Amino acid sequence: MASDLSPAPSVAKPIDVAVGILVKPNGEVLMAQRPEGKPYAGYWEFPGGKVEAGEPILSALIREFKEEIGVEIDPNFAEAWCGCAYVYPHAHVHLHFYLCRAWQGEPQSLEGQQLAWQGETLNVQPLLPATIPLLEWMWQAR
Ligand SMILES: Nc1nc2c([nH]c(=O)n2[C@@H]2O[C@H](COP(=O)(O)OP(=O)(O)OP(=O)(O)O)[C@@H](O)[C@H]2O)c(=O)[nH]1
Ligand SMILES: [Mg+2]
Repeated sequence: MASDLSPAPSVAKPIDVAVGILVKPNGEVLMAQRPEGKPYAGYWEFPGGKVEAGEPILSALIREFKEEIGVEIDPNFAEAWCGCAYVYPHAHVHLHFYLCRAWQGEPQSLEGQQLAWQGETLNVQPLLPATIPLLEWMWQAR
């Protein structure tokens, strides 16, 4: 009998994700804890989410920041920084990271998630696995 060699759906179809790193003038960055009910609940990440079909990535970033933390990102101060791919059991993601140095509004927990401004010595754990390797470069780029 022939075996089925087709990849799992999560591997076959990568999902684009827009991720934003808010950087304060003192260099601290905003992290959020994934709320209950989402994959990897309790893990810390940078805010952001899935890009919708046909949606420009920067538009997705702006939309996700309004939805998740009530912050209006200024696109003129959002710098496309780096990208990476990661295969989770639940999804294959393409992460598009932006460094954001100007925004309007104070971050609010609109999804019941914990928020924390972090300096180079992080005091939040655990972090999403795909995000960990980028942190060292992020401290240099911020
Ligand atoms: N926001 C964000 N997502 C990340 C990071 N690192 C990382 O692997 N991801 C992955 O990218 C995907 C982001 O999806 P999400 O769950 O935030 O999507 P979303 O906000 O649109 O949520 P929803 O599906 O409930 O609408 C998840 O699979 C998550 O594990 C990160 O630093 N920030
Ligand atoms: Mg999200």
